[in-house]
Amino acid sequence: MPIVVEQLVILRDKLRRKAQAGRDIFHLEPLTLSLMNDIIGRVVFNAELGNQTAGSHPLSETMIRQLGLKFAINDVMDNLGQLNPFRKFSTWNNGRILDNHVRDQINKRVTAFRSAKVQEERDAFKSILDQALETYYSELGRRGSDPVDGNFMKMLCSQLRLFFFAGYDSTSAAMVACCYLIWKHPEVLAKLREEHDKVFGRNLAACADMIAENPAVLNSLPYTTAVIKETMRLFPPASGIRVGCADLVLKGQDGTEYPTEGFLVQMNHFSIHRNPEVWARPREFLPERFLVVPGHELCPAKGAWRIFEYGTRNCTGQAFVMKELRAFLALLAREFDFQDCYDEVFAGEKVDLTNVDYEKAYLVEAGSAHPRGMFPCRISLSGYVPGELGI
Ligand code: HEM
Repeated sequence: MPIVVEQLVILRDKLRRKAQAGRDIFHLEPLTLSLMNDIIGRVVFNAELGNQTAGSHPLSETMIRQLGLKFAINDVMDNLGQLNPFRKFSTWNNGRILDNHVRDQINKRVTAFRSAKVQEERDAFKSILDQALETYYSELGRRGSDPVDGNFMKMLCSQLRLFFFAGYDSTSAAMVACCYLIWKHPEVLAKLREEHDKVFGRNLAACADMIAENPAVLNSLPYTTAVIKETMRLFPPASGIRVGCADLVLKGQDGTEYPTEGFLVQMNHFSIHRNPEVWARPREFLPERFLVVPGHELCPAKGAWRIFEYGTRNCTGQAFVMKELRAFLALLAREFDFQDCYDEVFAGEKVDLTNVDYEKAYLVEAGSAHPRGMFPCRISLSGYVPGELGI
């Protein structure tokens, strides 16, 4: 968590400068993407990518470009584009460049792993890559001076690519959705701030250190957790998919059987999370539904909230994500006010919103599902704690 807090403080300071500078519209999403790239760069590679401070890192840039290319090439609305050999080549070529960046990171950590200096680092913090190397080099008969085997390198490279992508994009989308929904619901914002006062005290400046020194404090935020869950219920950044097979026959509530052999089965979180058969008042933003006791009309049906999916392939990062999002809200919710500017930015736009529950920040596919338009907004200092932070 200290790494997360360190990066969140950089974001908070940037937002503070924006809030103090005036009321210009800006897009929040590029800032949360940079934040999450920097956090996940440390968590996955133990690398300081510096997107927030020094500008876009080539690894982050190539990853983001790869997502764009992949989604363009898979765009079902663009059949002709899919036949374009140049696109296929660009995707392959960019994928190759991405692999090279990942390999560079691996090689750096292999070198560090072998040096005496890293022994101290190892005790302090182990990235996912560091742990993989430690396991690899601890295998019987392998010496620290051995080069990394080609097959292992290939496998490690693709696993780390997955971790890097999974670790930044969806969390960034969830952060943006939180800012959109919470500030649209003043009653929710008020309760959230009240909980933060209770847990962290009224000294905003102390909050970051409190979390970095004692991350367990984030477990004392039930209302904040409910707000995050409710946000992701309505704005799910991901979903799940499985290959069907002969012995997997799904059964509907009315008893109808659905064989899956020869099909891919998608757990579509957007539809499941808004299904009136399993959620009371499904279109309303009601964090309380995650706090009521079983039997209450708002209590979610078992298995209805599937944001990280269930079973052996569920999300590896879920506990981490929930901590990151709690820390994000704890650091920002009391200091700032966000105001979404969709109506100004998309003024005069003729779009049929009936298929997206009339939601102007509807989700679009861009790696994970993101609120559209990169969240155009204004920010101001809330003045919630008078006398704090020069307010
Ligand atoms: C809001 C943020 C996130 C959401 C909504 C999310 C959601 C999901 C979902 C739905 C899956 C598919 C699970 C399945 O098919 O059963 C998944 C898989 C995965 N997630 Fe996340 N995730 C998030 C953040 C993260 C983070 C931060 C990490 C890593 C640090 C991560 C690592 C992974 C990995 C490695 C898998 C593949 C697991 C496997 O195939 O065994 N995720 N995630």
